[in-house]
Amino acid sequence: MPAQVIDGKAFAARLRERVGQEAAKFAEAAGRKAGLAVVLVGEDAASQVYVRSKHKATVAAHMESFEHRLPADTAEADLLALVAQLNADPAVDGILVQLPLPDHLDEQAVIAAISPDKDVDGFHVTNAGRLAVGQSGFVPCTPLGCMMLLTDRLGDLSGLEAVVIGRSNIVGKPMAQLLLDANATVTIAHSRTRDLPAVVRRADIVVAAVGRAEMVKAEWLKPQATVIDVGINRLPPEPGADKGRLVGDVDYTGAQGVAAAITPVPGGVGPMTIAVLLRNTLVAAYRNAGLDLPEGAL
Ligand SMILES: Nc1nc(=O)c2c([nH]1)NC[C@@H]1CN(c3ccc(C(=O)N[C@@H](CCC(=O)O)C(=O)O)cc3)C=[N+]21
Repeated sequence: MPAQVIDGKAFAARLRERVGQEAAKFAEAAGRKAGLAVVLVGEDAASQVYVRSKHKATVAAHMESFEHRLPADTAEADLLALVAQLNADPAVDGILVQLPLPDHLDEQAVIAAISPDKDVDGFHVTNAGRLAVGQSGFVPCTPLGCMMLLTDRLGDLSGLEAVVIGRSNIVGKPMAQLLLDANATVTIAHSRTRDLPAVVRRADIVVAAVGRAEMVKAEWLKPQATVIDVGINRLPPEPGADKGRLVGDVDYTGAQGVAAAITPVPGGVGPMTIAVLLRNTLVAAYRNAGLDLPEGAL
């Protein structure tokens, strides 16, 4: 039996639908829409595509979208001044500064300037710290989306062996913390891990977030593992084509013969990231307005 396909795109569409319904109720109760500000510095083509899809999804979910596009040579002081203005703006519940930033800008300094209560990306040290010690705060969208897919598929994760490949602050580390909070036994593997295939072979759950096209091979997987592929890599174009295919960090075709279930790329984790961003923004809006989000609504 080939692995089941974990349809992140469909799951994300249902989540966006629920968020949209709750956002409409929020607008009624608060007398204003929930607002998300997205800041894009420079002209990076991929970033432009993401920012456009965030904008469309935000508006479709009955929220206000504030887009700020700044030139690639923006001075750090000017970017920090914009962040301060958004922090102070009562119409703005969530702030997202699209990463990566141009090299002359200090990403850590910019993230540190965002109010933790508006940090819907969950990148601020305050939110990272809250996650680390088990306090409520904003959790990064991609790992939270992965957790939603995992618990939907597997239910209770207690005692399962989980291997996270990749140790970034944005995906690997928070993913490991969420799995730990769910009582999985968690290993974080990375570029210096010895015998990665043997480590991966223990895993009931594999989360691949390394950013290397099709690096995780079918032979590494334990039969009936659940595989979450966070990678989005573009292969070089075939002769005659202008764009290469998008692939994940896992050899998808091979893994389908071994795994119980796997997320595709595209259509897996990527759409979840945007849906969770809207969810986090709505949670921020309820908090910032001093209202209670109905229990179990999202
Ligand atoms: N501050 C910040 N927060 C982010 O969350 C953030 C960021 N910066 N910088 C860039 C990355 C990337 N990212 C994606 C979101 C959605 C898809 C997505 O929906 N992908 C679709 C389509 C892929 C395609 O066709 O290009 C899919 O996987 O099916 C992918 C990638 C958010 N990021």
